Amino acid sequence: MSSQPKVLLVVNPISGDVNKDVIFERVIGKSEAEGCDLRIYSTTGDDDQQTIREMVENIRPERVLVAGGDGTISMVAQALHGTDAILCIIPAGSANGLSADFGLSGSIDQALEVAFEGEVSAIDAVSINGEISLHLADIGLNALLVKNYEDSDTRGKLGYAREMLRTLSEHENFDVKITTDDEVLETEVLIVIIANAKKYGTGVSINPIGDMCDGFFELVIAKKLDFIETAKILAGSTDFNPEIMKVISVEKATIECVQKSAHFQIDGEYKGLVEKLEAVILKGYVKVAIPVGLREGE
Ligand SMILES: Nc1ncnc2c1ncn2[C@@H]1O[C@H](COP(=O)(O)OP(=O)(O)OP(=O)(O)O)[C@@H](O)[C@H]1O
Repeated sequence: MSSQPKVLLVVNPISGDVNKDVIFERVIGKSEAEGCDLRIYSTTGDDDQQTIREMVENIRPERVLVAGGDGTISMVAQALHGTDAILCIIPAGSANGLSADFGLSGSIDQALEVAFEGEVSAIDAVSINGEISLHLADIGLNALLVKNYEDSDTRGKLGYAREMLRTLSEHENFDVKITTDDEVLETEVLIVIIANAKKYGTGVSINPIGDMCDGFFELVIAKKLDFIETAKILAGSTDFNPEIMKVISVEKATIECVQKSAHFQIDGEYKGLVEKLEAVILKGYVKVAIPVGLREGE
């Protein structure tokens, strides 16, 4: 039996606009240099989570490197939950919001250095109506943008800008009742974000106190903004103005849409209209490799 440390590389062949050949080459080279036994799985879009779970149980890799977007990273995190394998992110999606929150700039060199020499931290997840969010979920304006972008046939910055304008003209504020252990809040909102992390993939910091390892998530409750400010936020050119947003740190919360249902997205994936969300923190959900010193620097 080989005593070499085992590494599994999971690659999503269709994510982002990234040449996966370069990733294959670099990971194979690094694994050889580190004396690791490398296995590779290319996702198919069908039952990947189950297949990866079975591979992890059979192979027992120390590390699972994931080259894909947020959707792939989240899927692999769910496959690794409850195992000792360390999730190592190689940013290769179109938005890469999760990677940005882990201090990964997008270069393969940095991602591989973190994967093999980084610190290991157990990050929380948020269970929302039974689904897993590692990053940011929301109801309202941004979820409608995610829907419009998914429905549109264009991609890239131009397509995003077009869908942003459409979203701004379609969106209407809505009323919510938010219940936490400490308070009940009834208010009109533009958006309610359930934030395990700090930033959207555009780089907009919406949750400055967000820490994926602290055992809490934040509710970021934003009220009506004017058109220009909203456009700037959606375009990623400004952060939320603290005067018009409320941030609450909680372990669990219920959000009810009072008069009409609201659009809902988890980690960049549109989930449909919802009337009620039950969110609860799942502490230390999965082990992740992060840059040395990242958490101390927060
Ligand atoms: N071989 C494949 N063929 C078609 N779809 C696939 C394949 N492998 C995975 N998928 C699909 O890819 C989606 C996940 O993509 P992912 O989020 O990783 O990338 P992205 O959308 O380009 O990036 P980002 O989330 O950063 O915008 C899932 O819906 C999954 O079903």
